[in-house]
Amino acid sequence: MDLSDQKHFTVVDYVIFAVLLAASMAIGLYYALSGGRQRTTQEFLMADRSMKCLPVSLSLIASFQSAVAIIGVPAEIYTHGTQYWFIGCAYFLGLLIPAHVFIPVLYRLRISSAYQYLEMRFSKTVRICGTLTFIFQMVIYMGVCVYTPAFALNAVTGFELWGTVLATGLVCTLYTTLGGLKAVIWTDVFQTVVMFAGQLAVIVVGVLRTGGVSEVWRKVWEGNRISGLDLNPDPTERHTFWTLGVGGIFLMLSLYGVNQAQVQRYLSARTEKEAVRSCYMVFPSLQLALALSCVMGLVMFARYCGEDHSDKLGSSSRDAMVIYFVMDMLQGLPGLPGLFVACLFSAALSTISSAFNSLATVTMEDLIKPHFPAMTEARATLLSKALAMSYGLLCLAMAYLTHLMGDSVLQVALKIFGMVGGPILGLFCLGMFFPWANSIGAVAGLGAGLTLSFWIGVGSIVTRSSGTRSLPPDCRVALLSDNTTAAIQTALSNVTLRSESLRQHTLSQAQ
Ligand SMILES: CC(C)(CO)[C@@H](O)C(=O)NCCC(=O)O
Ligand code: NA
Repeated sequence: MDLSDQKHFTVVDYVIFAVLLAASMAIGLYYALSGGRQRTTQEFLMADRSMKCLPVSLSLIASFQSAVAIIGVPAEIYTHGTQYWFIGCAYFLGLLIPAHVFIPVLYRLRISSAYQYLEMRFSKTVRICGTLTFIFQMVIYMGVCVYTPAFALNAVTGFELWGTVLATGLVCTLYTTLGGLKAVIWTDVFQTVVMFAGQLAVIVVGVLRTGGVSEVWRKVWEGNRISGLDLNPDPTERHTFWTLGVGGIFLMLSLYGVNQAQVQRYLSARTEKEAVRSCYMVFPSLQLALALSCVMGLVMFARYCGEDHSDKLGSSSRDAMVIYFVMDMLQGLPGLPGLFVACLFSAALSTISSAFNSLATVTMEDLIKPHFPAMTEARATLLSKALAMSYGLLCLAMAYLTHLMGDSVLQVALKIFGMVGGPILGLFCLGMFFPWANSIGAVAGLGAGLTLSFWIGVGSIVTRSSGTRSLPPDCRVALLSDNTTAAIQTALSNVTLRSESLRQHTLSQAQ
């Protein structure tokens, strides 16, 4: 099997992908032309504070569930077993604490940006430091989010890389700029449904093609992929119950407690009760999202039994292998490959739209408005739209930067969350739980936190010591036809040819 046999899309697939983009655009247009027609910042940035809990909760999941999770989690499970699934334990406290600590504080202040809290509690300086840190975090993250699905698809199917990046970036910029937060939230709802549908399709077809549930179970069991509770207290150990179930709580708090993208959604709810309820409703959907991506990794394992060509190719190739698996499964079923592509891009669009809108909000509320108190509402709204659009265009530049890196996408995203989100969470906690803390202490703490986390994070990137030890599979060759192996090899060697950074990584590993 060579590249001429590579996975192709039928017309139906392209139509489904186009429908996703068109429907998202249509929702943007609808909210540009209905309601208050996006003439106030209250509507454009806060959705008139009129949202109900169901759309808010689906939108909350969508914000930080991107193609990174759709591709990265199965790749993680495939390579390292189900230990990562224990992060689901962190969802209990990771959502209860935001619902009963952070939401009440932030909602009752009637603010628009979470960083306004920091000025009320500490000072202007602390607020600006918080805002700038957030901008830094989201700008890097959105680059990863828009690049990931385009790269993985391109590697396996030859889907035009930069054309896809441009199309998603521009469509998202347009509907975000036109329809404001209402459009962002309602596209999130639609895109979350598409996301679940796509993952479910892969799993159902994958299980059927691999010989049924019991056969999948037998293979992952024999292949040593079901991980028990790992209680090793060593923090440098790759994924244990402590790092996932306990460390994950802090990850969840930084995302669901104090991240502006989420805080803005809580604030857009029409009552505090709806905001709390939406946070509760995130729990089952987030568990479902986690389960779907973990099961997908297991089905993939049952199919290929840990065949691992990525040692030669660098870690990202496992991400590409997930796409390869999906295309392998769904081939010959018209529309399903397209549904999965739509699933990937739904996940990406719903994340970058949240990023554009929240970045426009903090830039407007924290950096611009305080200096121009007399600015008219019309002007402020126009400026907010210009900001949303500018961040959309910046996202494309960041995608190019991501292109130059070469780590597993899940690790990159989690590192950004930890390195930048952690110190911001610390800042808010200092304000809320330590009444004697002052502004100087807050800035010093944020600075020290960022320095320490960058030392650790950048250090681990530079030395590449993120412990990429993979589990030895037991059922290696027996289940693979030579054809499949050859096809994977072709697909994966294709990946190296296309990616400069991967090739460099390969060289550095070989030395
Ligand atoms: C945010 C969590 C940890 C919640 O499970 C998960 O969705 C995740 O690992 N996301 C990775 C980042 C992303 O999907 O963009
Ligand atoms: Na998303």
